[in-house]
Amino acid sequence: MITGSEMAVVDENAAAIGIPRKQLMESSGHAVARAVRDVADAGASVRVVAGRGNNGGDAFVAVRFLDDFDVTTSLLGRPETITTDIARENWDALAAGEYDTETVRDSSAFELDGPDVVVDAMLGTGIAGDLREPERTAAAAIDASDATVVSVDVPSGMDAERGVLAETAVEADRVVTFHDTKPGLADLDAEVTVADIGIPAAAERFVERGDLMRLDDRDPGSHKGQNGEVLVIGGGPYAGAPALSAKAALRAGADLVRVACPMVVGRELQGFGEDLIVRPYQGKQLEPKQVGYLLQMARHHDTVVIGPGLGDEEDTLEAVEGVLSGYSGTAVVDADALSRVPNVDTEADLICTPHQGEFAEMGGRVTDDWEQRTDIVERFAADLGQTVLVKGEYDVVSDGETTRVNRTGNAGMTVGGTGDVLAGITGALAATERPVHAAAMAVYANGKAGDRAYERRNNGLVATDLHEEIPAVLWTDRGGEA
Ligand SMILES: NC(=O)C1=CN([C@@H]2O[C@H](COP(=O)(O)OP(=O)(O)OC[C@H]3O[C@@H](n4cnc5c(N)ncnc54)[C@H](O)[C@@H]3O)[C@@H](O)[C@H]2O)[C@H](O)CC1
Ligand SMILES: [K+]
Repeated sequence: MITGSEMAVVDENAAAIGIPRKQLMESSGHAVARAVRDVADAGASVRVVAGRGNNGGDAFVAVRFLDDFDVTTSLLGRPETITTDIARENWDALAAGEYDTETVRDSSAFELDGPDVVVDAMLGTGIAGDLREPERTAAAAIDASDATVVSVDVPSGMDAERGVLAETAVEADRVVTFHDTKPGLADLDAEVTVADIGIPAAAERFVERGDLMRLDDRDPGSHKGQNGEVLVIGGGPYAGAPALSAKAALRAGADLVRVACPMVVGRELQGFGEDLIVRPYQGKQLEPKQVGYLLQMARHHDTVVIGPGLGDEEDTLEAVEGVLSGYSGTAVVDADALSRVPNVDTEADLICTPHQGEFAEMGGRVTDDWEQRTDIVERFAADLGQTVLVKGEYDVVSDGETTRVNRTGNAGMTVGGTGDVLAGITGALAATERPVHAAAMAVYANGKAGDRAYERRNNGLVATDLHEEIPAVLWTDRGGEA
């Protein structure tokens, strides 16, 4: 099963791989035509009732495969208001091809003159909530008729995120849904078929720009703190690493980032930037006596990033174990902190970000074959009950169920500090997204930022170069179709 918004991610990933949405629409339309043939014989009268989105576009395609039926196509709304180029192109093709079409300007003009079959293509995965006019009146007329109703993707009025059917929704006899079934379809009193529309498996396996579409829904009315507060627990023997993480979290959209670090590196850390909020504690390195203080602070943050620059002193690692076992939120665990993950008993959701060497120390098996690595990491994550991101030329992310592979990044990124940047991005994204999605988007964005930096700096790129590239990768310049 896949939700409407995750379907949009896969769709955009398919486009990134080279299968444009219009090509998928052609397959969808063909599948709809096959369903019509299943429920009626050639010559039967078919009324296509289409909305102005891509759901309607699928039906316009279907019409071209139904020449031996008596088909009339009704567009609800003016052709100029069709919302996508590809749906409009398919509408224009019907008009230019002398197919029987009409446009319905307002609901009072909608009439259904007893067709054998209705193709319900008003609304698909793009909507939620009760139907508005003229769709509402059209749905009532469809439900009142004796026609066999074939719904495209979902019955119009069904929310494909949560599977809730609006009261005004169309009652389908048959649903042709695309690629995978959607929430709520199993509960319908209708025959549901899933049509393969030729989406490559790679569109779900590999992280691509479509994955970043999950970031599109930030509430414009949100205030400071609502888009993530991240606590970085790091520093001691090193001061640069936690600063790299914290700045990356800010560039990845977190509202507030605090760094808890030993007093000895507090000033140095603050010197790295006025955007950082430094919370120093007594001492030269993290020790078990700080656990209570850190846990109290962690409770007021959405996520914790623990590990960067902490070092591997026995006392420090014991404190790491204390923090992880007392914490119940989401934590990104990186660097030396990773060594304690296999021992720890915790209620927290952990996102572990080892490179291959650290993965081996955690008990994972290392291989150069990325396909083998996906199986290994998936099993390891399932056994651990946590999300694991193993870095490499092909990065592998898994929570034991969903397993993704990332191909961005380059050899220039073997320079120190790029892993700290990744941990920071992951912490920021995990404040609002599911762990496996946050890790997948973060590793894609980190690699993409590295690719952009590489264009300018070649093998001379350094980790701080990535910071300034992150916003463009995540929001402004990610490419793709409108
Ligand atoms: N990979 C795939 O699964 C493919 C699916 N395709 C089809 O595309 C639709 C989704 O299309 P989209 O353009 O995103 O949205 P819709 O057509 O569902 O509707 C958008 C349309 O509806 C208006 N609207 C929003 N809310 C309401 C409301 N409550 N009442 C009335 N109207 C509403 C909104 O303004 C828009 O105009 C998917 O289901 C598949 O059928 C593609 O073929 C590509 C492959
Ligand atoms: K529909």
